[in-house]
Amino acid sequence: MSVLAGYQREIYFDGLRGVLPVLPTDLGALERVAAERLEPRAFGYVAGAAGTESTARANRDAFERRRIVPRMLSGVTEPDIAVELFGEPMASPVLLGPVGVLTIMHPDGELAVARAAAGLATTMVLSTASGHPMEEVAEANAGGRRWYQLYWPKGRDLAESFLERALAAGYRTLVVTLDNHTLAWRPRDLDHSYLPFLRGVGIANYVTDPVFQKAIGHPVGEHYLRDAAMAWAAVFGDPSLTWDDLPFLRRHWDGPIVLKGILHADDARRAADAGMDGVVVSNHGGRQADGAIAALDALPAVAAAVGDRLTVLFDSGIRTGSDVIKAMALGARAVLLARPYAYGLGLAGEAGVRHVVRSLLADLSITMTVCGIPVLREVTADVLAGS
Ligand SMILES: Cc1cc2nc3c(=O)[nH]c(=O)nc-3n(C[C@H](O)[C@H](O)[C@H](O)COP(=O)(O)O)c2cc1C
Ligand SMILES: O=C(O)C(=O)c1ccccc1
Repeated sequence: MSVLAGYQREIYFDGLRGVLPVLPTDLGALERVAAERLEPRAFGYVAGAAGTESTARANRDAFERRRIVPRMLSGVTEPDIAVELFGEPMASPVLLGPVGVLTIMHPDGELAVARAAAGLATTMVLSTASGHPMEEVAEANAGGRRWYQLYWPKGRDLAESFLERALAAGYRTLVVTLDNHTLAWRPRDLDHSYLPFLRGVGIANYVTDPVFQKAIGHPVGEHYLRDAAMAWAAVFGDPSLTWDDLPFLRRHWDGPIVLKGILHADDARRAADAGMDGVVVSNHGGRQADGAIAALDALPAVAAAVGDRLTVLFDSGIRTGSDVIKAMALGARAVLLARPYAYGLGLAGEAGVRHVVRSLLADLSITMTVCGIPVLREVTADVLAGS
């Protein structure tokens, strides 16, 4: 690695020609720009969290509290950020996590994210609540690697249909989100009376689904969007699900299964006992249980409990390269990014998503070099102060 690396070099050399980066390179600052430029209700939906937003703040605070201790004369010239997940080599440990209703950020929504992800060799996790049908997103992601996130609906036949369609469209790993069967108390959206799906946004996978269409008794054209949105609200989540329901997933998914929203070591053990392949330690970015533990604070106990049996992934608060290092040092094998790329999309479409991912990966590699960390997948808590 020379003094300047990759995207960093590109940005400085563009600057010599008077060309500045499309968006801020500090992904925390991106939120401030998004607040100024995006439609206020749509911005509020993405930025917001549950209740007093104390868990969202705790997520960031947990990163702030951990400190890396850089090591000198480590001779790191080419930091290695590659990982392997479920037997598949991945160029980096950063996945684009599931974010629903991305069309409130940009009309191309998930299609733009899919194109950006394919071009950058990063993996996208497509939400069930996408604004474009999963088959079209898969086409936009041709040549890329993609995972599918299930919001497990009421009605086994609809869940089965989603899983069948996702497999047919080439999604390989299933992420089942457990922490949002019921939308939380989110004051920003309540005060705006703004829920995109009730206006028919983010329900593309439902309205294109034969099982869903049959349930509402007719195909869904524009004219019927209101009916469809109400039908969506009736089937979206199923709070009655328990650990006993998990075998259904295995019967209908031919690939790795990851449970998202795990915060307790006992829940992680139950996931392993149920034959799952991984967990995402996550509190949904503080959007569900306000007052919940910071996701990073939950990570060490989960990793200690199941790190040898399951692939432990992490999200909720990743904004910088050192955040990725900290999460991996505490036991994550890879991380998911959410709000920053949604802002990138809202502010500059596909180019904005590319900018966000390239910035984070450049920051990660450079931070490894300046901290003397040669191989990210081998990092341990030893790199953190107090360990
Ligand atoms: C606008 C928005 C929509 C989201 N939609 C989904 C979703 O459809 N499925 C899901 O599992 N998680 C969803 N999440 C949660 C994210 O995947 C992630 O867990 C969370 O945002 C934490 O990451 P962050 O701090 O990088 O934003 C959503 C988050 C946001 C901000
Ligand atoms: O807003 C969210 O956090 C979320 O997960 C969601 C739920 C339903 C539809 C779209 C997004």
